[in-house]
Amino acid sequence: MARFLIVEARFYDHLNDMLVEGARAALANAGHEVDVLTVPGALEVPGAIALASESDLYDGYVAIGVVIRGETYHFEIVAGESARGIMALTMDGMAIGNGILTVENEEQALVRADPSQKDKGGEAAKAAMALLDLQTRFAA
Ligand SMILES: Nc1c(NC[C@H](O)[C@H](O)[C@H](O)CO)[nH]c(=O)[nH]c1=O
Ligand SMILES: CC(=O)[C@@H](O)COP(=O)(O)O
Repeated sequence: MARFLIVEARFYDHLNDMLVEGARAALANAGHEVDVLTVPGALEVPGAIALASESDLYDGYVAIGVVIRGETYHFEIVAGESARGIMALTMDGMAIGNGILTVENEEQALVRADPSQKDKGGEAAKAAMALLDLQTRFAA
Protein backbone atom coordinates (compact mmCIF):
# COMPACT_ATOMS: atom_id res chain seq x y z
CA MET A 1 0.00 0.00 0.00
CA ALA A 2 1.27 3.45 -0.91
CA ARG A 3 -0.07 6.92 -0.22
CA PHE A 4 -0.97 9.19 -3.14
CA LEU A 5 -1.95 12.84 -3.26
CA ILE A 6 -4.32 14.04 -5.95
CA VAL A 7 -3.64 17.73 -6.60
CA GLU A 8 -6.65 19.16 -8.41
CA ALA A 9 -6.89 22.56 -10.07
CA ARG A 10 -10.54 23.35 -9.41
CA PHE A 11 -11.33 25.51 -12.43
CA TYR A 12 -14.33 23.62 -13.86
CA ASP A 13 -16.16 21.86 -10.98
CA HIS A 14 -18.20 19.29 -12.94
CA LEU A 15 -15.23 18.20 -15.08
CA ASN A 16 -12.93 18.04 -12.08
CA ASP A 17 -15.34 15.85 -10.16
CA MET A 18 -15.23 13.23 -12.93
CA LEU A 19 -11.45 13.31 -13.27
CA VAL A 20 -10.95 12.97 -9.51
CA GLU A 21 -13.50 10.14 -9.37
CA GLY A 22 -11.57 8.22 -12.02
CA ALA A 23 -8.21 8.82 -10.33
CA ARG A 24 -9.55 7.86 -6.90
CA ALA A 25 -11.10 4.65 -8.24
CA ALA A 26 -7.89 3.54 -9.96
CA LEU A 27 -5.81 4.16 -6.82
CA ALA A 28 -8.36 2.56 -4.47
CA ASN A 29 -8.70 -0.49 -6.74
CA ALA A 30 -4.95 -0.95 -6.43
CA GLY A 31 -5.21 -0.78 -2.62
CA HIS A 32 -3.64 2.65 -2.14
CA GLU A 33 -4.56 5.50 0.21
CA VAL A 34 -5.57 8.82 -1.33
CA ASP A 35 -5.74 12.43 -0.16
CA VAL A 36 -6.95 15.34 -2.29
CA LEU A 37 -5.52 18.86 -2.27
CA THR A 38 -7.30 21.64 -4.17
CA VAL A 39 -5.58 24.61 -5.81
CA PRO A 40 -7.12 27.45 -7.87
CA GLY A 41 -5.74 26.64 -11.33
CA ALA A 42 -3.41 24.43 -13.34
CA LEU A 43 -0.51 26.86 -12.93
CA GLU A 44 -0.54 26.20 -9.18
CA VAL A 45 -0.35 22.40 -9.50
CA PRO A 46 3.44 21.91 -9.93
CA GLY A 47 4.22 24.27 -7.03
CA ALA A 48 1.68 22.55 -4.80
CA ILE A 49 3.18 19.13 -5.56
CA ALA A 50 6.68 20.46 -4.85
CA LEU A 51 5.51 21.89 -1.51
CA ALA A 52 3.64 18.71 -0.55
CA SER A 53 6.71 16.61 -1.37
CA GLU A 54 8.65 18.42 1.36
CA SER A 55 6.42 16.66 3.92
CA ASP A 56 7.47 13.13 2.87
CA LEU A 57 3.83 12.11 3.45
CA TYR A 58 3.25 10.88 -0.11
CA ASP A 59 4.78 8.28 -2.40
CA GLY A 60 3.18 9.59 -5.58
CA TYR A 61 1.02 12.35 -7.03
CA VAL A 62 -1.76 12.76 -9.59
CA ALA A 63 -2.21 16.17 -11.21
CA ILE A 64 -5.82 16.88 -12.17
CA GLY A 65 -7.27 19.85 -14.01
CA VAL A 66 -8.85 21.16 -17.19
CA VAL A 67 -7.52 23.92 -19.43
CA ILE A 68 -9.94 25.00 -22.16
CA ARG A 69 -8.70 27.28 -24.95
CA GLY A 70 -10.03 30.83 -24.73
CA GLU A 71 -9.44 33.82 -26.94
CA THR A 72 -5.91 34.73 -25.93
CA TYR A 73 -2.39 33.33 -25.60
CA HIS A 74 -3.22 32.51 -21.95
CA PHE A 75 -4.13 28.95 -22.98
CA GLU A 76 -0.60 28.25 -24.20
CA ILE A 77 0.88 29.60 -20.96
CA VAL A 78 -1.40 27.61 -18.64
CA ALA A 79 -1.30 24.37 -20.67
CA GLY A 80 2.42 24.49 -21.44
CA GLU A 81 3.78 25.77 -18.16
CA SER A 82 1.74 23.41 -15.98
CA ALA A 83 2.99 20.46 -18.04
CA ARG A 84 6.55 21.81 -17.99
CA GLY A 85 6.47 22.17 -14.19
CA ILE A 86 5.10 18.66 -13.70
CA MET A 87 7.65 17.21 -16.12
CA ALA A 88 10.50 18.97 -14.29
CA LEU A 89 9.43 17.30 -11.04
CA THR A 90 9.07 13.96 -12.81
CA MET A 91 12.61 14.27 -14.18
CA ASP A 92 13.79 14.76 -10.60
CA GLY A 93 12.46 11.27 -9.89
CA MET A 94 9.00 11.97 -8.49
CA ALA A 95 6.12 9.63 -9.35
CA ILE A 96 3.54 11.94 -10.93
CA GLY A 97 0.76 11.23 -13.41
CA ASN A 98 -0.42 14.21 -15.44
CA GLY A 99 -4.21 14.30 -15.75
CA ILE A 100 -4.51 17.96 -16.72
CA LEU A 101 -6.65 18.08 -19.86
CA THR A 102 -5.72 20.71 -22.46
CA VAL A 103 -8.66 20.92 -24.85
CA GLU A 104 -10.39 23.11 -27.41
CA ASN A 105 -13.86 22.99 -25.86
CA GLU A 106 -16.03 21.54 -23.11
CA GLU A 107 -17.28 18.69 -25.31
CA GLN A 108 -13.73 17.36 -25.71
CA ALA A 109 -13.20 17.71 -21.96
CA LEU A 110 -16.37 15.80 -21.04
CA VAL A 111 -15.47 12.73 -23.09
CA ARG A 112 -11.97 12.66 -21.58
CA ALA A 113 -12.99 13.32 -17.97
CA ASP A 114 -15.86 10.81 -17.82
CA PRO A 115 -14.66 7.61 -16.05
CA SER A 116 -16.99 5.56 -18.29
CA GLN A 117 -15.46 7.02 -21.46
CA LYS A 118 -11.79 8.04 -21.84
CA ASP A 119 -11.16 8.20 -18.05
CA LYS A 120 -8.09 10.43 -18.19
CA GLY A 121 -8.11 10.76 -14.39
CA GLY A 122 -7.79 7.01 -14.02
CA GLU A 123 -5.14 6.95 -16.73
CA ALA A 124 -3.06 9.56 -14.89
CA ALA A 125 -3.37 7.61 -11.64
CA LYS A 126 -2.13 4.48 -13.42
CA ALA A 127 0.84 6.44 -14.79
CA ALA A 128 1.74 7.62 -11.27
CA MET A 129 1.54 4.03 -9.99
CA ALA A 130 3.75 2.83 -12.87
CA LEU A 131 6.42 5.42 -12.01
CA LEU A 132 6.26 4.47 -8.34
CA ASP A 133 6.85 0.84 -9.32
CA LEU A 134 9.91 1.94 -11.31
CA GLN A 135 11.21 3.94 -8.33
CA THR A 136 11.01 0.80 -6.22
CA ARG A 137 12.65 -1.32 -8.91
CA PHE A 138 15.58 1.01 -9.54
CA ALA A 139 16.09 2.36 -6.01
CA ALA A 140 19.72 1.91 -4.97
N1 LIG B 1 -7.64 29.45 -17.76
C1 LIG B 1 -7.43 28.40 -16.93
C2 LIG B 1 -6.69 28.55 -15.77
N2 LIG B 1 -6.16 29.75 -15.45
C3 LIG B 1 -5.73 30.11 -14.13
C4 LIG B 1 -4.28 29.77 -13.85
O1 LIG B 1 -4.08 28.36 -13.77
C5 LIG B 1 -3.85 30.37 -12.52
O2 LIG B 1 -4.66 29.87 -11.49
C6 LIG B 1 -3.90 31.88 -12.51
O3 LIG B 1 -3.17 32.41 -13.58
C7 LIG B 1 -3.30 32.42 -11.19
O4 LIG B 1 -1.95 32.01 -11.03
N3 LIG B 1 -6.48 27.48 -14.95
C8 LIG B 1 -7.02 26.26 -15.24
O5 LIG B 1 -6.82 25.28 -14.47
N4 LIG B 1 -7.76 26.10 -16.38
C9 LIG B 1 -7.97 27.13 -17.23
O6 LIG B 1 -8.68 26.92 -18.26
C1 LIG C 1 -6.85 28.99 -20.43
C2 LIG C 1 -7.55 29.94 -21.29
O1 LIG C 1 -7.13 30.18 -22.40
C3 LIG C 1 -8.79 30.60 -20.88
O2 LIG C 1 -9.42 30.12 -19.74
C4 LIG C 1 -8.58 32.08 -20.80
O3 LIG C 1 -9.45 32.62 -21.71
P1 LIG C 1 -9.12 33.97 -22.53
O4 LIG C 1 -7.91 33.66 -23.36
O5 LIG C 1 -10.35 34.15 -23.37
O6 LIG C 1 -8.87 35.03 -21.52
